[in-house]
Amino acid sequence: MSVEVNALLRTVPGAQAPLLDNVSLHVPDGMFVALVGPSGAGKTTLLRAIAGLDPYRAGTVSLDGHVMTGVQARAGKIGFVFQNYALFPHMSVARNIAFGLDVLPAATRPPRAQVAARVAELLDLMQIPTLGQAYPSRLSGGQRQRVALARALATGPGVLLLDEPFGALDPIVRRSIRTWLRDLHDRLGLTTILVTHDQEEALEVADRIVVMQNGRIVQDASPQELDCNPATDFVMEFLGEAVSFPGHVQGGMMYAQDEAIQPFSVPAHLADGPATAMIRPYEIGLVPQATDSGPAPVRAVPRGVRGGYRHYAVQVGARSVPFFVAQERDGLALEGRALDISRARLFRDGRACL
Ligand SMILES: Nc1ncnc2c1ncn2[C@@H]1O[C@H](COP(=O)(O)OP(=O)(O)OP(=O)(O)O)[C@@H](O)[C@H]1O
Repeated sequence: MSVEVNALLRTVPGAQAPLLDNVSLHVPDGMFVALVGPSGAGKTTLLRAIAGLDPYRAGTVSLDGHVMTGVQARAGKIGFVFQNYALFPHMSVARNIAFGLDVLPAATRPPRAQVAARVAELLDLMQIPTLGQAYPSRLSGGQRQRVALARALATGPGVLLLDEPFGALDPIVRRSIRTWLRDLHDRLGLTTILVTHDQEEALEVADRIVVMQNGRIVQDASPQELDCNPATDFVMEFLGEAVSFPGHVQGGMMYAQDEAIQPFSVPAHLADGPATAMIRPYEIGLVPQATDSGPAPVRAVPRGVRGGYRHYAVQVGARSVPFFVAQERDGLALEGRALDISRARLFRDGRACL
């Protein structure tokens, strides 16, 4: 089921700026989208608007091309899992899952046997087949999350909206449950929108990442495109550790302010003027030591090993620049004439120089 958000505007009395400011988003059928952005960017507000839980002043939300008018119109089509997934503590897992079906109007409610069969099917799908009679207090965080998902899926929705559903889980469970979720999404042919604070999670599970800031969408792109071509310096920094080098472009070359940075060529059409080069620590290199005398050599000081990378720090002027090298690239020279930052992205007034 496709989701189309068109020019959504949500305002609340007393707020200086709209909570959603002309937000448009198209999620084709079967796509997995991650919604990311700093706290207060409007991610939950957007998700709730799509679900029809909050009013909006202007704009539309359509499912499969049909404009949705209220929460009733969306009933059964959208499954929603909130951050603080509250299972009903006095109900068994099976009854929690059946809840979405039990509350349907009598005319559309399936017969009891059919509900029981659906619950058994969902328990299997969630890989918790024996937990139907258990009570929520007995379950681990990961198991509770699966029950919450099963409950959201009970009516067979085409769209799944997930608001930070793994927030409370420890990192190992979180990692395994997100791969499982992606698999579930594919198998059920769902259209999923996931709000997450974990950039790594977003990059790993989503087909597309939507970055929000101040109630607006600042970039909507594939993980690869976002990584290669962040639209703004904010997106670059938001998606992972980045180091900035202010400087200027002149005659198709970028010159950083610091002389320990090797000047590098930029697309010829880039106009001369100030610019900032931003680069990830694992993209920084060292220019081999030349025999002639030049600026004092730079030296990488080891800072340990993390996540398959050897971490170093290089003193550049008054600051220490982080510098990572993949562990398999052992034997790398740790002293050089300058830092090679030619893989940096360039920004001018905060926007990418294309
Ligand atoms: N009903 C409301 N009335 C007034 N302000 C609201 C209301 N709901 C949300 N806000 C404000 O709107 C902004 C966006 O909130 P929202 O919860 O959507 O952000 P978010 O991106 O999901 O943040 P987080 O990552 O912290 O969950 C915040 O500044 C919040 O305080």
